[in-house]
Amino acid sequence: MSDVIEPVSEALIEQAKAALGKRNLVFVGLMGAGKSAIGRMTAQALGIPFVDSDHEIERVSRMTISELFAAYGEEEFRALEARVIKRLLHSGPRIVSTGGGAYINERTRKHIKRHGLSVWLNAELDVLWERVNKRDTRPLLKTENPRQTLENLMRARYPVYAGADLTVLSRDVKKEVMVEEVLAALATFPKK
Ligand SMILES: Nc1ncnc2c1ncn2[C@@H]1O[C@H](COP(=O)(O)OP(=O)(O)O)[C@@H](O)[C@H]1O
Ligand SMILES: O=C(O)C1=C[C@@H](OP(=O)(O)O)[C@@H](O)[C@H](O)C1
Ligand SMILES: [Mg+2]
Repeated sequence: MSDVIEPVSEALIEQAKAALGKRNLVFVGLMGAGKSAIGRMTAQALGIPFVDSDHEIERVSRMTISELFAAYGEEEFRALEARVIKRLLHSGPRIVSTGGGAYINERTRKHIKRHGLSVWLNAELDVLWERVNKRDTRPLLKTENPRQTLENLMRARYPVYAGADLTVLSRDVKKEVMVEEVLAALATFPKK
């Protein structure tokens, strides 16, 4: 039995790059969907810059996401997130992984539409839960019943994420497989 992952073909990389053009590819979806991890690997495969909006927010504020929520609350965090993402989208092509709530903000969604292609990493609750319950870095899940909170967020947010340009099902397969599926979805998207 072989567990070797074939490298992504040059042809697929070139097709995906051509489809993206000067636009940004913006990863959206719920916590644990793999936006940060798959976004970074997709950028490596394409050889274009990567940025994670949460990481950038932490860099400019010199605070962690949890500290920001605790000190200023979610509303202030959203305002900062919207400003940071607007700036990040200004020079493409780039891969931008957003935090799960970013695409839900109408202004941010409009910026993403204008400057990029969005890809929703859609995932089932069990998949997300398995991944997020291992870490306590997500302030929205510091509730009495975090699994229920995640489910509530799914109900509220999935209809919005569904408006993304591309959708890829995030599941328990090797991350390289996810990257390949993202590139394949991108490659079929009409050029600008
Ligand atoms: N396809 C995958 N298979 C297994 N683990 C994954 C996969 N995609 C992401 N992960 C892991 O799940 C966790 C959450 O991923 P992350 O990229 O931080 O998600 P997000 O940024 O969407 O919240 C990380 O530990 C990551 O390595
Ligand atoms: O869903 C959300 O509202 C959030 C998701 C987090 O990012 P990830 O989706 O990368 O975990 C982070 O931005 C913050 O904790 C809020
Ligand atoms: Mg993330």
